[in-house]
Amino acid sequence: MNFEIKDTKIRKIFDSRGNFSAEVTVILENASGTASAPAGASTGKTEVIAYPDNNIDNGIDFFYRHVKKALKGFNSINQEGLDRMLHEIDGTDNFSNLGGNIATAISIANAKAVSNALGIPMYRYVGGINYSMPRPIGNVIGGGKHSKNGTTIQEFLVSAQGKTVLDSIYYNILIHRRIGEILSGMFKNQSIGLGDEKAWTCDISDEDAIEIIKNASKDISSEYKIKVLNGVDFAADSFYDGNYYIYKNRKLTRDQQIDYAISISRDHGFYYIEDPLNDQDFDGFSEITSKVGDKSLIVGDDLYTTNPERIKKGIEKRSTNGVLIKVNQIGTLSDTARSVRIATEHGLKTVVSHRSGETTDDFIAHLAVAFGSPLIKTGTIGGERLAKLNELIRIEEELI
Ligand SMILES: C=C(OP(=O)(O)O)C(=O)O
Ligand SMILES: [Mg+2]
Repeated sequence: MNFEIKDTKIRKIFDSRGNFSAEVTVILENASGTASAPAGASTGKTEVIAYPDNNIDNGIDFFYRHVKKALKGFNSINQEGLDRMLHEIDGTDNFSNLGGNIATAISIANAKAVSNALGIPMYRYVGGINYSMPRPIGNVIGGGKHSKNGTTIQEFLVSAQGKTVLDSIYYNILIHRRIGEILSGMFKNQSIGLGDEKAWTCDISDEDAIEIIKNASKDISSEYKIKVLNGVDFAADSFYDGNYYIYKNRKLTRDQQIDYAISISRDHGFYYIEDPLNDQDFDGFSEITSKVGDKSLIVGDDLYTTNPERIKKGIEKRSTNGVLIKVNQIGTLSDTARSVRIATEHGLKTVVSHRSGETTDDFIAHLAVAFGSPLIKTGTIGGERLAKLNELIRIEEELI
């Protein structure tokens, strides 16, 4: 079988916010792979650059001038070599010439092309024999940078622990629906909206949201006799002004914010707590993890930006017991796999995640299975979210 790259194509498509996204097709002799990159809104400061000067055309221009020719004839089986070459051609440490989103699309399209050539699903090609089915965790009430006038905390999340992925997705959807009913009751004769990730968003406080999500989860949990985990993604860096955490209705000092995160676990029983502090406060994260890490998953997203060096620092400091994984924060599949390996070897749980701006590409479903992540964070409804969730259902069918 010939695994030489014959040609590559790049095009602009649109993401769920109607913004341009880069899509790449890698063509081999008998197969091809196509992938596109998502886009964040509450991006971490240490992520790679999505597009040079924030302009997708500049990245595409760089691709035509420097990358396309180098990829021709490259052995696509050598994923690490290909990803290394992308770094070398880009020549910066944050993909600011090519753009991390274009690097992501090339890297994933290549892995898909090889999987297709081998006739195996991508999760098997990437994960070998160590794959497992994650449970979905989805945003049901949102705010922060994903909507206007929503909660200060960016995401209120649920993860129904059904027997199957299909059941779990369905119960998450039912909780989303139940919350819609509760909010409609609160805002009579007014429309309530959906944020970027299709979570409900309206003018309520974070405390209201906590009560609503607890009640809706309890309703579905007792009706269907299933366990439901609750969670939050504070995305705290996005409302930290350098001294205080600025909420809609109050401002908290660092110590108060730490106590608040702890109380979300202890008093409200939330299992999942992402980015409770700003992205420099590794020690503050450690304090939270040491107090409630035995019963809650404390996850670093903006803290780590899927960066192996930052994850190593978090491991040394015992900052978290979980790591969010987003390929376009670091720019290639190999770098992402390295982060997952480091985290997993040190007992940290990985959570593969969508971005707030998504395409209908479903590759994160395959990665969550390949990496053995216990959770995949990819919303509850909305076509671009369901693209991943529905792919998980198909994968589950193969694995049963
Ligand atoms: C998905 C998230 O948001 P964004 O894609 O905007 O970074 C997140 O913060 O976890
Ligand atoms: Mg986050």
